[in-house]
Amino acid sequence: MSMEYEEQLAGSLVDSFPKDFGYGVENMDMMQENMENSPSADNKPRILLMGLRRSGKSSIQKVVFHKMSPNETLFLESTNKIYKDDISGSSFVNFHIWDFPGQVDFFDPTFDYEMIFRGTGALIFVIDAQDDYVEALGRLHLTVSRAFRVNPEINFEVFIHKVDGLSDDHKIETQRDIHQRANDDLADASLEKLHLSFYLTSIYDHSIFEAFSKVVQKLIPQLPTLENLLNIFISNSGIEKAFLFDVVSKIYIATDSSPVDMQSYELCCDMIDVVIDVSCIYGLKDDGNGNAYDKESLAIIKLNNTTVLYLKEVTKFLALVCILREESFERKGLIDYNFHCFRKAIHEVFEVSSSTQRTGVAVQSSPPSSSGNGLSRLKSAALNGTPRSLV
Ligand SMILES: Nc1nc2c(ncn2[C@@H]2O[C@H](COP(=O)(O)OP(=O)(O)OP(=O)(O)O)[C@@H](O)[C@H]2O)c(=O)[nH]1
Repeated sequence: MSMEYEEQLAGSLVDSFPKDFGYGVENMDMMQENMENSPSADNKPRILLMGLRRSGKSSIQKVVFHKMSPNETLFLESTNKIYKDDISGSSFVNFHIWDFPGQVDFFDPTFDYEMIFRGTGALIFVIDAQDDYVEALGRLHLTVSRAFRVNPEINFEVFIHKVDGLSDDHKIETQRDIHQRANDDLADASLEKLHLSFYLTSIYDHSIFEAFSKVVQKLIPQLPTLENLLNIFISNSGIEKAFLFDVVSKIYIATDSSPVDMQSYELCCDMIDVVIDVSCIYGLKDDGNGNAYDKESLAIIKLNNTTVLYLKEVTKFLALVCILREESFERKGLIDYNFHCFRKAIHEVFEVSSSTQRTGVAVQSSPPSSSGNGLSRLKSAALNGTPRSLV
């Protein structure tokens, strides 16, 4: 990864990060005041990263959203403040991500946790799978049960983290054990309605990006519409798999409804890295101005197994990455025409969202029509798309 790319992509992040505020018993009033007056008091949902000390929360945030290499996280200092990370300036993922310090007594009576949970979309609880996790499970139960009582709409996500150190058998066994114990604790507290989702994650491979993708997708109201658009697009273009990527984070916002295999996802992530790196080295102006990713961004990579990877810009933050066979790529004209319709439809979906948000009109969503040619079907999908605000 070139330095230019990191600067380019991280430029606007750096300006907004860290918008942290002190935390600790002496800082609580100041923190609450900051939270109420801060932009997070707007409608953007929060994703909270919680868990015991050294479980890997800051590393996850830095690797996924700040392009930090996994090895560099070894030198991260323990977090002793809440880091509120607003990544919306440079990413489609328009959320605030709050990284909580592991050691704080979150349930200190002077601390208004209700206010925090009320505006929360997802709570990610990180458990270090290489450590004894009994204490973490107790903390998980306490955290999710309190949060659920305040806001039952929160998505509760458990990252069984650092699994790179475990054998495959050990991974499965750890996941089964944590799943069982966490749900037993909930059943004992009559909280069966509280649903926990579990993911095996590590910052040393793509599992953390894949898990974060799933967390973020649950918070995107337009997801069914995006999936429909992708299904129609690939079935009319002879494409095997398509991902709609947030370029900065490499989180996939949506994919068609065929199953995702990790290798395809990794291949597409690697393609994004290659494209942006090459673009930074050879695509910027002599004075270093310009963008590594813009309207012109497009790449075709032919692999030696008759597979073609095809990347095209969709919006300022999104790229479509497709996997297809060489013989299907012979009909590139058709693919490009369908892509043009797809792109237009995506823009319309989000235009409807933002105008709906401005006027406050609530429009019922409906699934796209299944008849008609590619263009009209895509258009109808877009116009019928879930016109709610993205975030
Ligand atoms: N093996 C392995 N180590 C990891 C992984 N993720 C994080 N770590 C390491 O775990 C240690 C702690 O990571 P942090 O991100 O600082 O943990 P934290 O939860 O933010 O800790 P506090 O700030 O004290 O709450 C660091 O040395 C990381 O390099 C992972 O996926 N695998």
